[in-house]
Amino acid sequence: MSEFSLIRSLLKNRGSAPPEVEVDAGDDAAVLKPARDRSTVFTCDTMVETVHFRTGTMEPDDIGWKCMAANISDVAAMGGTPSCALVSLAVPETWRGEELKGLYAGMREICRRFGVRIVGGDTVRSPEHLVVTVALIGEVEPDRSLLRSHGRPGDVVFVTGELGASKAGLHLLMSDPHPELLRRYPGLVEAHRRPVPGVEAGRWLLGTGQRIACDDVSDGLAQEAWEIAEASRVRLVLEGERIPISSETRRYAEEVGEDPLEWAFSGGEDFCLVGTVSREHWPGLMREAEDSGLRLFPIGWVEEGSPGVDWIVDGNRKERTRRGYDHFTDG
Ligand SMILES: Nc1ncnc2c1ncn2[C@@H]1O[C@H](COP(=O)(O)OP(=O)(O)OP(=O)(O)O)[C@@H](O)[C@H]1O
Ligand SMILES: Cc1ncc(C[n+]2csc(CCOP(=O)(O)O)c2C)c(N)n1
Ligand SMILES: [Mg+2]
Ligand SMILES: [Mg+2]
Ligand SMILES: [Mg+2]
Repeated sequence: MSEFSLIRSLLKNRGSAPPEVEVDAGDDAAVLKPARDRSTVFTCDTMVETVHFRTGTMEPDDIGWKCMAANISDVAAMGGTPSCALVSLAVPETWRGEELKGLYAGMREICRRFGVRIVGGDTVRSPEHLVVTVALIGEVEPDRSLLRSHGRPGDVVFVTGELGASKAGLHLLMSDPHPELLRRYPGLVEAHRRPVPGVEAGRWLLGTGQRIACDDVSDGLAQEAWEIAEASRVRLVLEGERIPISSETRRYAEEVGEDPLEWAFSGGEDFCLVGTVSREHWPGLMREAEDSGLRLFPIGWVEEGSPGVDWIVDGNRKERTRRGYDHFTDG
């Protein structure tokens, strides 16, 4: 298939463009009409074969879903709503035709779910591995984004979902698993392949009008907590026993002799949100969240002190290293 027929086939089935798209894919660049009274959120993230996925860990449609999900998650962490995306593909000879259509099917699926329109991209040859980059635009109420720098001493630290399942799923998928094992842990495989970004949670948090610090968990809870600590110039104290970990993650970790808490702290790719909010507003916030069908788990508090993260495990408080996923020291 030629480059141009490939692009045409990838751009099919997107439905009609929403009104903010003045010029859609097909010209030299897309042209967007910004909504009145909205600021633009703008982000990009890349996934690279062998670094973010292998043939054994992800199907083509999962790769499309997850690369878009990682971007939507960053918009969610700002409290925004995603709108339009550009998709860049660097394609090796081993990845043509049907597989790329599969990748786009996964992208279309998550785009439909979150109201995202693909308005263009780029397609080039890659010497060896598949590289997928998404650039995503979203919108947010001006001056109301949920910033990493919003943490203050006395705040409660919370997360919006369970942690460690994606890492458990990766561990399972990398072990050349028997199909029976895969059937016993469907939630772990799903968490790794099809993470659901917390747009609803981010929008809800912004809508409370409170001062809320926020980050999404891509590199692991410890790393993201460090990001908030440094941006806010505070110390975060996290309580190991309060970190929400699913029973499936715990069961699998026990079966393979690993520590689920370590997965929760440093595994990454959970794509839920971690945030802080004042202790005074916490009880009301948690109650209202529950009424809205959103789960907020308190996992610690914020103190004055040198920027960093402590964790309490088995009653002992220690400094927690960043040890999340680092592209230049992991792998
Ligand atoms: N090559 C780069 N050039 C310019 N800015 C960058 C570059 N890489 C990262 N940044 C910026 O640095 C900040 C932190 O980036 P980082 O990618 O760590 O955050 P993230 O996207 O939330 O995390 P992750 O990529 O692990 O999902 C962001 O504001 C990002 O835009
Ligand atoms: C085959 C394979 N090996 C390792 C991993 C784990 N992994 C890769 S990148 C990353 C952090 C988030 O990426 P980024 O910082 O680029 O957003 C993590 C946890 C994986 N998913 N697949
Ligand atoms: Mg990034
Ligand atoms: Mg982020
Ligand atoms: Mg990262």
